[in-house]
Amino acid sequence: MAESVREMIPEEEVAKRIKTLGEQISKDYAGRSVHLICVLKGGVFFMCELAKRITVPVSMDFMSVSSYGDDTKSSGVVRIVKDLDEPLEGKDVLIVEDIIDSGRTLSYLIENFKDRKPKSLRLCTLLDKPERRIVKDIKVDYLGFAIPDEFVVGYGLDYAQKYRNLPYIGVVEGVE
Ligand SMILES: O=P(O)(O)OC[C@H]1O[C@H](OP(=O)(O)OP(=O)(O)O)[C@H](O)[C@@H]1O
Ligand SMILES: Nc1nc2[nH]cnc2c(=O)[nH]1
Repeated sequence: MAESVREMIPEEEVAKRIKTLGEQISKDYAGRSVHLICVLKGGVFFMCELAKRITVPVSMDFMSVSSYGDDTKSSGVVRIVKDLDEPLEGKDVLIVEDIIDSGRTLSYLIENFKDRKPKSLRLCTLLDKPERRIVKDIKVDYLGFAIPDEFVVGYGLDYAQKYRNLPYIGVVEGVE
């Protein structure tokens, strides 16, 4: 079977959900500013769209960690590829991720960020695969969609670096 992508969540539905998340975040952070941390590379599309829907002052920084490489299975070892440019001390920090799968990436990031003494630390993820969770105690403050255990692409998510630019969430078929 040739490699193809089946649509799971259409573009319009993703956009609608991000708008709602932006409104909720704006309400919760009213009177404050929010420091968004994008987890590269996957989180970049989601963070850009989300930031446009937030009405309180926003600042941004970028972190790159990797545990998957070009594989569909996590190596289990989280590696910092690029650290943040600015300190988190005293800031209301919101981590913006594309997906939580095993939870290893976020567990690592949350512990790492706590040591940097932010005023508050919350988590926003576009997708969550709860069935796959290995690290159980991760609190998701803002969630786009809970999805079944399938390897998804699009909206920043890749398969061997492909498909990040798809405007919808899809499932790769015809691969091992
Ligand atoms: O919950 P986990 O099992 O840790 O998986 C989630 C992580 O996996 C993906 O990153 P990846 O390492 O593929 O890097 P990328 O965003 O650069 O594609 C995704 O963007 C999350 O950061
Ligand atoms: N592209 C992609 N990366 C992931 N990292 C963890 N789970 C996934 C997934 O379903 N798709």
